[in-house]
Amino acid sequence: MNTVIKESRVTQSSLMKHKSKESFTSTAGNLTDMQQSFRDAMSKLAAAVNIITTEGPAGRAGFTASAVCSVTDEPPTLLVCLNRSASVYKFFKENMVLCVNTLGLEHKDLSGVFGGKKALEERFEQGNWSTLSTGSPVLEDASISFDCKIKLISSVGTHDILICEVLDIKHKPDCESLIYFNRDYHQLSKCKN
Ligand SMILES: NC(=O)c1ccc[n+]([C@@H]2O[C@H](COP(=O)([O-])OP(=O)(O)OC[C@H]3O[C@@H](n4cnc5c(N)ncnc54)[C@H](O)[C@@H]3O)[C@@H](O)[C@H]2O)c1
Ligand SMILES: Cc1cc2c(cc1C)N(C[C@H](O)[C@H](O)[C@H](O)COP(=O)(O)O)c1[nH]c(=O)[nH]c(=O)c1N2
Repeated sequence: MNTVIKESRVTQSSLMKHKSKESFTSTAGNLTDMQQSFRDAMSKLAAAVNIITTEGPAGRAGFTASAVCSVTDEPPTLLVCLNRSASVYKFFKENMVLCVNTLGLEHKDLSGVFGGKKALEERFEQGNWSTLSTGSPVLEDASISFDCKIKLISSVGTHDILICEVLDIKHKPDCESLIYFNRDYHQLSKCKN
């Protein structure tokens, strides 16, 4: 099936139809009140923590993401939101494949490594990695790994929304998850000890 890439840019002007221009114009480097309020609110939206990886003509890269969710199961599709200013952006845009590695309790430090604490070229020195069908790095002991082809990219403000068809899935038979909530990591486990 041909890959359909439609770039749809939602510009600042269309975002501002409900608000005056000032509320979206950050002063040099500082957040507007609305942006800070948004971040404070979003910090209370608990989310799974994932390491998103890619490998291909542009090379190998990976970053930590919590803005990941299911879209549809016809066909199985998920989305990842990626800040275009991230050093990893060009790798995903060129490779057009990725793997979503959902982290378990033991991956808190790895999340920091891929969250920017380590330079791009040092990140894969930690963790054990394999591949499924796209060649994107699969974290061996991840709770779940979704191997995907990026089918559509939509740009909104500072981020691109990567709409990804899931081609392969690897499950780890456990029941624990690393959660990011209130600007910190938490553990979720329903395993009976
Ligand atoms: N979607 C994202 O891009 C995203 C999500 C989570 C964390 N982060 C990054 O991790 C850093 C630490 O986050 P934190 O939760 O400890 O505190 P924070 O106050 O920087 O962010 C609080 C929450 O706001 C949202 N957020 C923050 N920056 C964003 C952005 N540029 N675009 C969209 N949503 C954003 C996220 O949901 C985040 O959890 C953030 O500064 C950001 O760089 C980015
Ligand atoms: C818990 C958590 C959650 C997220 C992030 C961080 C952390 C710690 N980061 C930020 C992202 O991982 C980081 O900015 C990238 O690694 C880019 O940094 P470099 O530009 O490569 O240094 C992030 N970035 C992004 O574009 N989308 C996202 O959903 C998230 N989510």
